[in-house]
Amino acid sequence: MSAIKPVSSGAAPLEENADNLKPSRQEAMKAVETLIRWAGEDPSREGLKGTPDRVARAYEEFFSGYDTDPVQLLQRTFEEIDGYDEMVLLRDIRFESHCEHHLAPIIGKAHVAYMPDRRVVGISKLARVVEAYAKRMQIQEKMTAQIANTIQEVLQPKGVAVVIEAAHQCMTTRGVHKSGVTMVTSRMLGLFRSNPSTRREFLSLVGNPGNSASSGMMG
Ligand SMILES: Nc1nc2c(ncn2[C@@H]2O[C@H](COP(=O)(O)OP(=O)(O)OP(=O)(O)O)[C@@H](O)[C@H]2O)c(=O)[nH]1
Ligand SMILES: [Zn+2]
Repeated sequence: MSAIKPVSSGAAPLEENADNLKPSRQEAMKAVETLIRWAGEDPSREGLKGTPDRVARAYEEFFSGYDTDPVQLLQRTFEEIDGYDEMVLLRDIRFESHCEHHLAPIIGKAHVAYMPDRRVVGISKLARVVEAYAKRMQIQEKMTAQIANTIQEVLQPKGVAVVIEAAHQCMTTRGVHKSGVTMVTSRMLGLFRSNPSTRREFLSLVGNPGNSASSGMMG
């Protein structure tokens, strides 16, 4: 095991930002009540009485990633790997996120790979890093870059590759109303960027990104 120098994890939790003080739960519930009235409903009727509280709890879950520091997740590594120096790939990490423009769900899969440099990280931690960034208000490009950059900076492997394929409900349930559309993004660093055969090997192991309509992504 080895300790690693911490690096910045991107967005700071709201509570740490004095200019952007977090509203109380009560204020959040009041805002939901306002939206209910604005939609033309009566927030005091039986079925809606508990809704502001439920929505506040749902938001705590949807956006719990702000309470997690992805850098901390990657601190513990293992060096007894008997010279293992091939790719490590975690494929099909399902995630649920929300787009920062409409707060509509983004549902998809992430594929995360790295080329170790004398040490590896517990494999669940890669999925936890995906989760920490997914449970925030996102755009897919930013989330893809954040995952790859954090792994590269903290673990300092020989390379990192991240591919994300996802359906954006802001495109299906509203707006342009196009269902079955998948957005595919990728970020390749180190050997995955400079070495075409490493990149090819990764892409062939991942399969055919974007061809996921039949694999459970709900647009
Ligand atoms: N690049 C990118 N765009 C996204 C993502 N999620 C949502 N969007 C887009 O963000 C854009 C916001 O565009 P605006 O014109 O400001 O918003 P809008 O009027 O609601 O746009 P429409 O969705 O076209 O109705 C839309 O085109 C969305 O499809 C994402 O992860 N990445
Ligand atoms: Zn959107």
